[in-house]
Amino acid sequence: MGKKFLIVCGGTGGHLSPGIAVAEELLSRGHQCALVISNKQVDSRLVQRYQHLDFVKVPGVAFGKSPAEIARFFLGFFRGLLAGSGIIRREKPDVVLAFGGFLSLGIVLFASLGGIPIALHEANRKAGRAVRLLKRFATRIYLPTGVRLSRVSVGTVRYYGYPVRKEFRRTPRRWAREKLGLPRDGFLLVVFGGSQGASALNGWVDSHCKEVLSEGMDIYCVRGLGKGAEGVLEEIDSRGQTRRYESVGFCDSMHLVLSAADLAISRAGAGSIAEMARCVIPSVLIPFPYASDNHQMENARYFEAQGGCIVLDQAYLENLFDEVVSIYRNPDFLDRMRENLIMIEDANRKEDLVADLEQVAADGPNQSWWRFWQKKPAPEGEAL
Ligand SMILES: CC(=O)N[C@H]1[C@@H](OP(=O)(O)OP(=O)(O)OC[C@H]2O[C@@H](n3ccc(=O)[nH]c3=O)[C@H](O)[C@@H]2O)O[C@H](CO)[C@@H](O)[C@@H]1O
Repeated sequence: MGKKFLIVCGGTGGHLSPGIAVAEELLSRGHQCALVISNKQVDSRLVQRYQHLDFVKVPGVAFGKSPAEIARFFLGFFRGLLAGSGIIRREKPDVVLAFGGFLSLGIVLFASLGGIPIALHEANRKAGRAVRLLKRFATRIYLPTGVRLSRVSVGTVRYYGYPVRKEFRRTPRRWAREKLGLPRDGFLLVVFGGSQGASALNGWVDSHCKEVLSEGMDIYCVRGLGKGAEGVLEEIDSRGQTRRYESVGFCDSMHLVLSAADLAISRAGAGSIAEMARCVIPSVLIPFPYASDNHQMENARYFEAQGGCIVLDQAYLENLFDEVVSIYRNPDFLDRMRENLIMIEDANRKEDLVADLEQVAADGPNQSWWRFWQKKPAPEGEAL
């Protein structure tokens, strides 16, 4: 019989995308899902493509350091707790799966009080605040390969990687380019900065696009919502060929953009990394230097050690052009990176994660909490 899953995945594309990936897989296996997202513009924009899924918006504010931010966070937390209690009562899920972030806190606390099994997913190679806080309530914790979390029993942890949405797959480059209206031939450099865009990368493209075009590469840049002008620029390269630079805001078809690319320049969000591995796209990663606990640098260094990318610290952005040109001129190096990416991709096993979630649902409520919540006495000889 189908089960009901509540997936808490809003706040950023890096949480929402794997939530959508898991929801679609669960639906295809006959289960029901509701996805909790935030009021942020990026959430509303990303879900437009997935009207067949059931999204529920709840308020919430990310944690900050200034007194005003902390006050706003707690206000948002209590509003989120209230909204979360309503959602849990209405949806009556068999399992809550949370992808971390500020939205998870209230809902997970409330659900675990009701004995509902909790599964947490951490995408990054340094666990975020929400997962560290909530780990003690979890029946299951999904971590990236080799990442450890202190004071968590080994039996709770599974390593299934990052669930990638089903439209991301190895697609013929020319087909993807045709769909995007891009030239079918030639070397395409794709630049993007995760779900919110990256001003530093946009700035680099703005100041270097003519040099890159002149080298013989085309450019496709996904700037992020409200992060600069969209449009097309054409230039003649050093061999007399027309080269094209296209710039867009938010993109609903990142699977096509990645499939169309020869090389990507990106931040080091866990989702972007998993999607580049799935589409077999070599990259130069410039980790966001202010990410909490510098987790993007950890993500990027691990990926680089596996041979999937080159890492460049943002402090050395002036070297990026030379780096890109030297990769462009070295097709053997690109081929080696592609071979590595095919092997790396094996770590992302969405189907195994979903099968495990089904098991968590089949095991039923957390007995001690459940009885406590329902005020039922424990069977004789069993302490609560
Ligand atoms: C600044 C910051 O802290 N960012 C974090 C955030 O990243 P962020 O939200 O940027 O997430 P990722 O890079 O992990 O993934 C971005 C997701 O948004 C999608 N997308 C992006 C742009 C676009 O125009 N259209 C679109 O659909 C991508 O296909 C991808 O699925 O969550 C990730 C997962 O916890 C973390 O690893 C990142 O460090």
